[in-house]
Amino acid sequence: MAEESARTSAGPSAGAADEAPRVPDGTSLESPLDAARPDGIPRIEGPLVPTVIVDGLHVVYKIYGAGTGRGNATAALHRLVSRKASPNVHTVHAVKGVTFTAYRGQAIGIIGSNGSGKSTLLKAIAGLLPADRGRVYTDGQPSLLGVNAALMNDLTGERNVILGGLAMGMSQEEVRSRYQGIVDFSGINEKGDFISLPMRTYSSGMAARLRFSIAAAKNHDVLMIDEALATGDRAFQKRSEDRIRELRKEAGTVFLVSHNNKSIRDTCDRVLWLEKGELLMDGPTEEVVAAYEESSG
Ligand SMILES: Nc1ncnc2c1ncn2[C@@H]1O[C@H](COP(=O)(O)OP(=O)(O)OP(=O)(O)O)[C@@H](O)[C@H]1O
Repeated sequence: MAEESARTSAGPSAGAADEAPRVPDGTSLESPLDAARPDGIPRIEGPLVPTVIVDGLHVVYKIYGAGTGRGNATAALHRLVSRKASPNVHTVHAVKGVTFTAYRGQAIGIIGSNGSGKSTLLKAIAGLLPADRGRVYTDGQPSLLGVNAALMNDLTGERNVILGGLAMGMSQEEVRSRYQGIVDFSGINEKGDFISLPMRTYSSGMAARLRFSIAAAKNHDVLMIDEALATGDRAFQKRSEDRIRELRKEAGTVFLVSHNNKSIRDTCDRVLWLEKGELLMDGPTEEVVAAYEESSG
């Protein structure tokens, strides 16, 4: 049974900074900006404004029907009535007691080997997965850009740009005025009129580029990108990295999950290193990436 499960969205008027002088990782929000940060995280211009606070977060997946037992409807009904757990439930403890605070203006890379919990952590911050224990506080609604961006495969790229823009809260007018910019940014039409074809005819790289372009057209308080940069070609990667830098300047917080250490080095000023669901290291990019590279040989 979960001891505590909560995800709180603190609106701008209910900023955590007003209520709590310290965030869970121990950083004082009242500390002078030129004081050395205890965790060595680079200083940000202006006051420290927390955008995401993750406090002792645990995420556990439950996989039903695992194992060899086949079960049947009568047995399932019996378990439901007698409130007994299915013998075939398997659990995966994907995130284990992760605590950190992200601040406005930071671009934070999340690294770690396959299956270390990076995507799970992002999904929990976005509110797509419940916390088994611990809490996530966010200032506004974080936008997760990744595999699950809600685009429709049977619709053309053009319809998806419009749909995606509206889904992100743009007005029809805004979508119309930004449409060409989004298509140009994606580079989808560089080799022909692909934007008028259904998304199912796109390669996975093209689809990922379009998703990134739609999401990046809007300024987000908290933008989370899962591997988007790894799929594009070099020119697209460069455009994306420039856009991430711009988004940071516009005072948002960007999270980037990537296996591409160069992208992480080029865009992030802080890195979280996860291993087996635990936060192994949190600090300036070069320090953490170098330690990660050394450990992975
Ligand atoms: N939907 C799911 N149901 C059950 N277990 C899952 C699910 N998604 C992920 N897991 C498990 O949770 C753990 C963490 O997975 P996650 O995808 O978060 O890792 P990751 O660090 O993003 O991996 P990668 O670098 O390979 O993308 C893994 O053991 C994985 O098998």
